[in-house]
Parts: sequence; structure tokens; C-alpha cells
Amino acid sequence: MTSNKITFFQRFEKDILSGAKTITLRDDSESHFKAGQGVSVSTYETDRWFCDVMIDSVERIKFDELNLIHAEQENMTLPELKTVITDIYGEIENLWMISFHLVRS
Ligand SMILES: CC(=O)Nc1ccn([C@H]2C[C@H](O)[C@@H](CO)O2)c(=O)n1
Repeated sequence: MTSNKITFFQRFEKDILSGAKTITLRDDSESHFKAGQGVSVSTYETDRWFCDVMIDSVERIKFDELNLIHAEQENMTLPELKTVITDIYGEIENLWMISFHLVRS
């Protein structure tokens, strides 16, 4: 069964609620999300619900293909984004870009 829930590190909550962050880059374990799916969003640290989002698209992307547009959609600089991803996943080539918009908070 596909999960209707995603977690984010607490430090990204404000950016999601303000609409400054509209994508997240995840590994294969979170590639099951589908466009049109409503998803409940909680903090990774304490599992506190803070909003619902609608998934707009899910696309494969390679780490080396990340560019300034992706960084802007994450509300980060490109070096910051690459560091965040490497800190979370280590050296990773294949990612999934999950685009979303806020539905309820
Ligand atoms: C458990 C887990 O992997 N949680 C994650 C993974 C990624 N993010 C954020 C961090 C960046 O903004 C993008 C890129 O990976 O997604 C997260 O908040 N929590």
C-alpha cells in the first residue's frame, strides 16, 4: 500500500508553509508518491503534523542534473542543496523530484 504521509526535517517547516519550498528530492524509498495524491506532512523529529500537500509531479533526476532552478524551488543555493542531499543520503546518483503545493495547514 502506498503511504499518504511524508516527513520533513523541522527546519524546513516554515519554507513549506510559506510556499517558498515547492519540491523535495528523495531516494528510491520515497518514489511511490503519485501526481494528484494528497499527502499528510509531519516533522521527521517528532512526527508532528503541520500541513497537507498535493503532489503535482514525481520525476526521476540525477544528482549531477541539479541546477539553480531546483535550488530556487528548495529555497536554497545550489551548493547548500547539494550539501543537504549528501548529508542525508551520502553519495547518491538517482533521486526523485517530488513537486507539491500546500493544501491545508
Ligand atoms: C528521512 C528523510 O530522508 N527525510 C528527509 C529527506 C529530505 N528532506 C528535504 C531536505 C531537502 O530540502 C530536500 C532534499 O532532499 O528534502 C527532508 O526534509 N527530510
